[in-house]
Amino acid sequence: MKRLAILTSGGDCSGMNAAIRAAARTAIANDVEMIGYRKGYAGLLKNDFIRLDSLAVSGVLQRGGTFLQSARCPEFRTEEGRRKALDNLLKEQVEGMIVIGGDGSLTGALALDKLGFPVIGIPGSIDNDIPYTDMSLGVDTALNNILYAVDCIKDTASSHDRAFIVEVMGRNSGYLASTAAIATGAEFAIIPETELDLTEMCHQLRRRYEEGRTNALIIMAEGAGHARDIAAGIKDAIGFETRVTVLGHYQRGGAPTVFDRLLGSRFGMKAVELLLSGTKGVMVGLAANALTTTLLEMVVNGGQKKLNADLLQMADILGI
Ligand SMILES: Nc1ncnc2c1ncn2[C@@H]1O[C@H](COP(=O)(O)OP(=O)(O)OP(=O)(O)O)[C@@H](O)[C@H]1O
Ligand SMILES: O=P(O)(O)OC[C@H]1O[C@](O)(CO)[C@@H](O)[C@@H]1O
Ligand SMILES: [Mg+2]
Repeated sequence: MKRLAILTSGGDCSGMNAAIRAAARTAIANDVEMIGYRKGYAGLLKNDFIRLDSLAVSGVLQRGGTFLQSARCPEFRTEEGRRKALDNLLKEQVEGMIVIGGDGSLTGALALDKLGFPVIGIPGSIDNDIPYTDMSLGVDTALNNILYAVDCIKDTASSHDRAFIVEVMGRNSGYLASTAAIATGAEFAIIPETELDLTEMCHQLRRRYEEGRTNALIIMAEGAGHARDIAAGIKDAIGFETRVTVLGHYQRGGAPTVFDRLLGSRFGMKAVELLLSGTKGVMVGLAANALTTTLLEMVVNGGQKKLNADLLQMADILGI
């Protein structure tokens, strides 16, 4: 192989730069040129790319987001759009492509694979909703962001005898909310995977209030509804004065943690090694700290990633 390409697609996340850098440098070490398409599939459709020599990827490891930029590209969802993408790849004599992104981006990668073009997927999404990998890029950094914010909020909660409902991202997944609840010592996690018994939650919070506890924390996944609606529903029942904080896009950015730098570097290197060895149509993943490969077909059609039942039980027990 002489020329490979890489792009980042969907919501940006920390660790994408580490993966691009590792992929570029692994290619260079094998005398292969790497190009990077700007703004995901949108750049591929416009043939907008840069050459990723060693200098082009220096100084990016410690930066959040993606220096290649990212986008959501409706045109790539069409057959015509994907044909155009394939034409551009062939015209530029690209022989293999690495797609870093979430479940949607990997669905796009599978569609490209089905057109006969060699593709490797790298899971990158703070939502951690991609099956066949314990962790996706950006999850660990996002969790650390959430922890910092919630620890700050806890100070105000305890200074003012308040309950706080903190809404976190995750789309349809409660991973960020349930994991952050354990790590911040929150009383409750409200997640889409489990039905909320509002009366029971209010009862328990009231009991805490009457026992003399001075504050309470509830972490709520965006996929489970709106924190403001829950706050309105509990305000007269629990005793505590209640406030809402929606963390929003603050969660997605920032310097990647050690975990995300390492994971991005491992994923990026492995993706190039796979392409050079003739493997295609797979996603790299992490299981029990070892790198894995899974057919994109299985990833895309694998259904919703399940939350670890032990973690959910732990969140329940420790929150009492
Ligand atoms: N079914 C599909 N077929 C082809 N391309 C798709 C498909 N679904 C998504 N894509 C492409 O992937 C892009 C990103 O998808 P999406 O917006 O779902 O984000 P994602 O990759 O899941 O990342 P995140 O959820 O972390 O933001 C879409 O804008 C589109 O270009
Ligand atoms: O950045 P946008 O397009 O507003 O998308 C926000 C969504 O993207 C994510 O940050 C990543 O999928 C979700 O958690 C969130 O719902
Ligand atoms: Mg997604």
